Amino acid sequence: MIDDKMNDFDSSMMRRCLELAQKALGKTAPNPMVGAVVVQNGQIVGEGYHPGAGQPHAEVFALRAADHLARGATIYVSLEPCNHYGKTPPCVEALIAAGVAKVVVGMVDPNPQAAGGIEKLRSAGIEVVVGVEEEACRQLNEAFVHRILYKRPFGILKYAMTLDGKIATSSGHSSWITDLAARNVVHQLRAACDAVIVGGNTVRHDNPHLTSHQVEARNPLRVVMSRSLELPENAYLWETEEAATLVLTQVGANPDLQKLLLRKGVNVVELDSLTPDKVMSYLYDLGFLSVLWECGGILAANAIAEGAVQKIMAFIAPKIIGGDGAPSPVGNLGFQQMTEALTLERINWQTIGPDCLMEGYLPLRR
Ligand SMILES: Nc1c(N[C@@H]2O[C@H](COP(=O)(O)O)[C@@H](O)[C@H]2O)[nH]c(=O)[nH]c1=O
Ligand SMILES: [Zn+2]
Repeated sequence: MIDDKMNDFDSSMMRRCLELAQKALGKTAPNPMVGAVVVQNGQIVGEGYHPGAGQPHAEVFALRAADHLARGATIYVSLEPCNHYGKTPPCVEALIAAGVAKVVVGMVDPNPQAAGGIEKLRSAGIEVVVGVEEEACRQLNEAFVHRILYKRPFGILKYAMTLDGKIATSSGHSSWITDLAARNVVHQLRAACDAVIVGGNTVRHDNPHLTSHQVEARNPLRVVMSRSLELPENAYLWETEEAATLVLTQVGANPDLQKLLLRKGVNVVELDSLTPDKVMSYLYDLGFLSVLWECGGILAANAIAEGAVQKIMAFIAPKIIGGDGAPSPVGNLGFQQMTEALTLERINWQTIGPDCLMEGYLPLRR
């Protein structure tokens, strides 16, 4: 009974850490989102979260807020305290110096450079409990974990399709498939991601903004992949200033358009070969955690085939448009047999207004 109460209390404190961590949603790359809470005699006496790379870690803010009340206290932190000199000094040293009696950790840090904090704390005589609300902690930082393990940003493929599996009519008309509520969810998703990628076709046909459309919300970097650089001179992506745009192309493509884009403040980078994996590698080097693929079916199929997509978010509208030539969200994967189908794992369904959102993860393949 007492144990159950303690577990409930620990869980609720860790949930509070996750709530705090999320205040920096979309702002921490390449770092994780982390929250910390200092508890003395069952009362919260200090809270903190990590606001972004280069700034102090969550534990440091929580200790500062708790001040002298940190001595003998328990600190809850959603990620193992770091044990390294990175952009900031090791949190384990700050915890030891503050005299905390106990540290409750949500999940072990997958980053080998920062790991070892738990052992260091224990050898300093501090009690450490590991794994409270671990699943929720891992979920919040799924992109960070993926980045560390695979040296690539976490890829999300998002699309909106009709009930009969089309992303546009056969004449190419696609505004709007889903209702406003679902589109708002997409805008929030953009604010949480570091980059949004489309191909040249999407720019030519849809002329999208790819912003979060929210006052004060941050915007992802808008990335266009185009081999030919046969792109319109006046697309919204280069005529609107609320978000930066990066055009990735191949060596030597359309020098005139390159010059024009550069004049408009668009960054143009020529890669040796313009493939989804090369693009993800480039975005990894920029320090990105999560990348949203909002492209058409051909690029989506290539991105899936190259392992650049980990998670699918499919918005499904209760509409039927028919049309043999109407495009579908994923192009040719070369599969012939039903047994070859990629079957999503850990799926979740929810309704958003009249539409449905199905989320799930592609089976791990690398
Ligand atoms: N606790 C915690 C982190 N813990 C660890 O520190 C690493 C970044 O170190 P640094 O370069 O010094 O900021 C990060 O990759 C993660 O492994 N990081 C964070 O950004 N925030 C935090 O609250
Ligand atoms: Zn730290």
